[in-house]
Amino acid sequence: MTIRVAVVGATGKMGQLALRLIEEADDLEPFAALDSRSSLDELDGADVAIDLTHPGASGEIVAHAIAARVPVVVGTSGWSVDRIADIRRRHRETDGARAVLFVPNFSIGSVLGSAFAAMAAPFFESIEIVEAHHAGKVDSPSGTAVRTAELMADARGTDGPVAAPHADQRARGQLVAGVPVHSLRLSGLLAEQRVVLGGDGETLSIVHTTISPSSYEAGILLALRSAPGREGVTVGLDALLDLGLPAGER
Ligand SMILES: NC(=O)C1=CN([C@@H]2O[C@H](COP(=O)(O)OP(=O)(O)OC[C@H]3O[C@@H](n4cnc5c(N)ncnc54)[C@H](OP(=O)(O)O)[C@@H]3O)[C@@H](O)[C@H]2O)C=CC1
Ligand SMILES: O=C(O)C1=N[C@H](C(=O)O)C[C@H](O)C1
Repeated sequence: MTIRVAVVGATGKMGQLALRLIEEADDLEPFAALDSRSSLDELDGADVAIDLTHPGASGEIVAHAIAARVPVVVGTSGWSVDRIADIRRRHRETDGARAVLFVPNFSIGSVLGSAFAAMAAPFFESIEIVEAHHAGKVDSPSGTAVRTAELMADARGTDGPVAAPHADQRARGQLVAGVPVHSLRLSGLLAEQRVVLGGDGETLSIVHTTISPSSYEAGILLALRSAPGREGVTVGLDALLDLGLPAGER
């Protein structure tokens, strides 16, 4: 059976990528292509919608998809645990609501990098994240950094928060789940994340570099094919990859 996909943000870089993948896949077909001037009603009736827009628009799009009973993959960044908690509430309160799948990063390497960081987190007292993105990115810290910090804080459990000395000083970054996150916005690159863990006499760095948007392709296809058959609200592609992490419940 063909999955009919509504792409919200279809004129953007990620939206264009998603549309090309949908057109090339035998089991997917475009249902609607929305931009900032479109009515969200255009996504009603799709088998799945994918939101690739702007942090300021994403909330309304997800709320609309829940109300319209359309499963939605959310690739747009800027989602915090608190905002996702609001979506969980809305989802619970909507009879027949379909799946909401937040994907902070569609790249498999990035998902693995975050998983490795979570695995390492209980073994180090200091953890900081440095993320770098292209100069056009409007939100910071990146959704990937937020997700990584949250996974690491979860993984530490009773080990408690990491040491983050002088975190009140601006140059020490923004605390996310107790982890200082530093954001660089530079011409000349797409995305890179470095998680640095410090312990007794050693540091461990876990670095992921996005060299091309093609790194997002496998994850976009996996999310689009999975969302219609899922239930509830899920966070992270890791939940679809069976990595054995406490993912998907945030
Ligand atoms: N999860 C992941 O792996 C990745 C996520 N991202 C995230 O995806 C999002 C999109 O990135 P990118 O494609 O580079 O951005 P672009 O700026 O290239 O495209 C943005 C798209 O969103 C649309 N848009 C803007 N405002 C609204 C609105 N109010 N309502 C509906 N549509 C709107 C634009 O339409 P118009 O042309 O009419 O302005 C355009 O189609 C960002 O949040 C980015 O951080 C990016 C890469 C990977
Ligand atoms: O805006 C981007 O480009 C990206 N945004 C996502 C994020 O905020 O983590 C994913 C990826 O890093 C690219």
